[in-house]
Amino acid sequence: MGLQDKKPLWPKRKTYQRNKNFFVALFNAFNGVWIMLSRERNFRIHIVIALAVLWVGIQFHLSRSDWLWVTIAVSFAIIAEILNTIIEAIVDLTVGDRYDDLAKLAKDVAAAGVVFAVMIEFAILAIILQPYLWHWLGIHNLFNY
Ligand SMILES: Nc1ncnc2c1ncn2[C@@H]1O[C@H](COP(=O)(O)OP(=O)(O)OP(=O)(O)O)[C@@H](O)[C@H]1O
Repeated sequence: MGLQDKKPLWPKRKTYQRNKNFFVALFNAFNGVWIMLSRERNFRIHIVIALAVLWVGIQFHLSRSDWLWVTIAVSFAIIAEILNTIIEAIVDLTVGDRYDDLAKLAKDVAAAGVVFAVMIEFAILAIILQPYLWHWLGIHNLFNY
């Protein structure tokens, strides 16, 4: 389903003007977050993963440097999903409903970027969380450090 197939964002809005000040720009940025949350199912999945990792991190009492890695891992996937949505929107804006090989290439490669980011996210999470997991389970092994 292309982005244009989803319900219109602002059916009545026909014009726009430059952001008058910083707070209007910030409001529009938060509106972008709301658009991602309300329209993009995959983005919601990333947020659920982020909240789950936050909960696990609190339970495991992660060190400061491990929090840093976990934050980078989770943000990486979220930013990839945001870029994917931007690319989908630009492609749909450019080609509309018409089939185009380059449109397919752009969307598929953008999706591949998300898959790659999620693989890195899970690899970092596994590397960082596994010693805490062994400790929590009371298992002592060679992979603790
Ligand atoms: N204009 C197009 N021309 C050719 N192929 C397209 C075009 N638009 C989409 N596709 C193909 O159809 C697939 C689905 O497109 P769609 O825009 O629905 O993305 P999606 O995977 O549903 O994204 P999301 O679920 O994040 O909205 C794309 O991955 C791409 O392979």
